[in-house]
Amino acid sequence: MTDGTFVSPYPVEDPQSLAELERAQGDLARAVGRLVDATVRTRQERPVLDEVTARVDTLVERLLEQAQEGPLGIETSSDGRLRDHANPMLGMRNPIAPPLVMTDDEGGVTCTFSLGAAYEGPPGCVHGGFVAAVLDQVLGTAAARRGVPGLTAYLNTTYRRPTLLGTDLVCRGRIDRVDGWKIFASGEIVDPQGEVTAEAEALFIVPRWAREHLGTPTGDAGDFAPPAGETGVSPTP
Ligand SMILES: CCCCCCCC(=O)SCCNC(=O)CCNC(=O)[C@H](O)C(C)(C)COP(=O)(O)OP(=O)(O)OC[C@H]1O[C@@H](n2cnc3c(N)ncnc32)[C@H](O)[C@@H]1OP(=O)(O)O
Repeated sequence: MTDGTFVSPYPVEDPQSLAELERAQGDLARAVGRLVDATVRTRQERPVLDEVTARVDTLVERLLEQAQEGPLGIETSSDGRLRDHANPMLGMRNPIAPPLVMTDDEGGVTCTFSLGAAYEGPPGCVHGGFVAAVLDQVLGTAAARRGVPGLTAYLNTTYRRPTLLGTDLVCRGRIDRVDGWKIFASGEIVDPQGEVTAEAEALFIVPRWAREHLGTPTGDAGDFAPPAGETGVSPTP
């Protein structure tokens, strides 16, 4: 959780090297994501498991030779880009991020995603906590894109039917109402057959300590302008 100190400037004197670094960070995250999936699904036995464990330990040591002490938080590069790279739902540096791919649509956002073996709850199905996490992120992103990047005050999730692993799922989030610093949102996850598997109603609130960074709130959703260049305050989920 941030205390309101958002900006950790990341210099962009050389945009090409930053792009290359980010590409490499993304490649690493995807490779480790495959490692997570393989770790869950492998049927290998000893001594292969012992050998792989030793090799992974060596790689961990290598990465930690140069690493940040605590969590990444929200970084802002000097070209104004928000760097939410650790986010477990969509962070480009986080191997457990599915990742969620968001697009803006009328009144909210739409996200397509598919989850594998590492997210299993009931056999063959997505764990309910991850179902809620997807809804939280998609509805929260819809709120942020309307210029009200609040923290989740509540997320009421209803599970209608199993959400299957390995299928192409769509999650939609929309803004229902804005009341000052409070933004009410709702959304659902839909399976390839068009059936709703889970739905949620949520309230996001911009906490008092963040309000001065966002200007004056207005009365309803339509009144909000999007944050300039996506550089507004964004919460650490
Ligand atoms: C792109 C980004 C996408 C992000 C998606 C993911 C988001 C997350 O997962 S965030 C992590 C989970 N959530 C948290 O950790 C939040 C923890 N709670 C808090 O920080 C605060 O309690 C918070 C932000 C909810 C409220 O902030 P605070 O500064 O205390 O607000 P406060 O001024 O007391 O209350 C504002 C209004 O909201 C109301 N309110 C506060 N909490 C709640 C609640 N839980 N339910 C209903 N109303 C509430 C108050 O009654 C008040 O109403 P009114 O203005 O009508 O009097």
